[in-house]
Amino acid sequence: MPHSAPSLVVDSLRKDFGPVAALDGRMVRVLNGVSLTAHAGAVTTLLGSNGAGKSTTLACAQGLLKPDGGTVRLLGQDPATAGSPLRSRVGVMLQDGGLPPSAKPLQLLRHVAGMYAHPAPVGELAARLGLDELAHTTIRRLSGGQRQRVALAAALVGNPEVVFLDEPSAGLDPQSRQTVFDLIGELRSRGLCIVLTTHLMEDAQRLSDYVYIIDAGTNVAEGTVSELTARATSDAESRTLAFTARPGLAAEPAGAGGGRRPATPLRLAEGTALVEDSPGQYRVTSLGSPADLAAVAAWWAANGVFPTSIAMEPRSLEDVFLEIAEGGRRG
Ligand SMILES: Nc1ncnc2c1ncn2[C@@H]1O[C@H](COP(=O)(O)OP(=O)(O)OP(=O)(O)O)[C@@H](O)[C@H]1O
Repeated sequence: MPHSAPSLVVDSLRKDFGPVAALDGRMVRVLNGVSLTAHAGAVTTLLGSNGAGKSTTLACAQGLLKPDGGTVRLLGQDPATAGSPLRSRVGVMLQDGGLPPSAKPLQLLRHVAGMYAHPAPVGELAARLGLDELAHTTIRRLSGGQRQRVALAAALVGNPEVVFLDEPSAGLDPQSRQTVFDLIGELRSRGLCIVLTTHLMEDAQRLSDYVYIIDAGTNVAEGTVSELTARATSDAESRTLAFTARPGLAAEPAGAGGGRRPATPLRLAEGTALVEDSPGQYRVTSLGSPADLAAVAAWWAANGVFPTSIAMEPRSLEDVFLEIAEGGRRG
């Protein structure tokens, strides 16, 4: 992480909503101590499942919602009380767009650009996001993905120092998604502080310099993607061995005349399983110890199997996330 002062510091944020009729008029605590720090020139991601509190955290960080506890410093100021000089340095892309339905994309972008002292070149930004083709279509008639790109352009047109992107890839087709990802990468190299939310592990893994995993309104883990995926599990239950060998090895051992199926069964610890994902592509899941690896190697030897490739599969952010969620449920 850079050594310069962080662009955003959120500390021990609390937010209550309500009173909620379904809860007999009680308040519901949606954020219970969320903290995060985001720097210029980096993508900081809030990752969590639906309802975890990501959008509420962003809304407090932007100054759209007043927290019930904790503090927010955005570019050194409290966004809830700072005026337009701070807002002009910040770009916001809301999850549901918040775009005026009867405006046309370029018309809207020119209008928004006019509010800023140093806007980005509208034509260039629109072309970059494929919006120039939509010049004569009203926002109401755009697809969800097209609206998403307009919302992103509107967040960027003021040339912000900090940009908040709530689920920036939601509803995008693969090509638009790649365009948005490339643009986020460029903004990052230009030194913007990018704070985004997603519930998609793949997006978090591809885009983020630093990830905060939040669940039920609290931080549950944080780190770079590689730090998070390297986290040792307490019970080491998620190691996976992938190998390539002749097809049919996952079938029951062969009886007399059983052809190429293995004659000797693979004996693994309980919970460990051999899966043939596609012909000849295998995974042994949930290896608990090196002894399980030795058992697999002995089974290969007993059946005359010489794999053409062997690899321990790297853990994904999804593995880490599922493990944390599972740990939380176990209490
Ligand atoms: N105005 C409100 N009144 C009551 N509850 C609310 C309000 N706004 C949000 N919530 C609740 O707060 C919780 C967190 O919502 P939030 O939108 O921050 O989650 P999220 O992590 O962004 O989820 P998603 O990925 O679905 O957008 C949810 O349970 C939501 O129902």
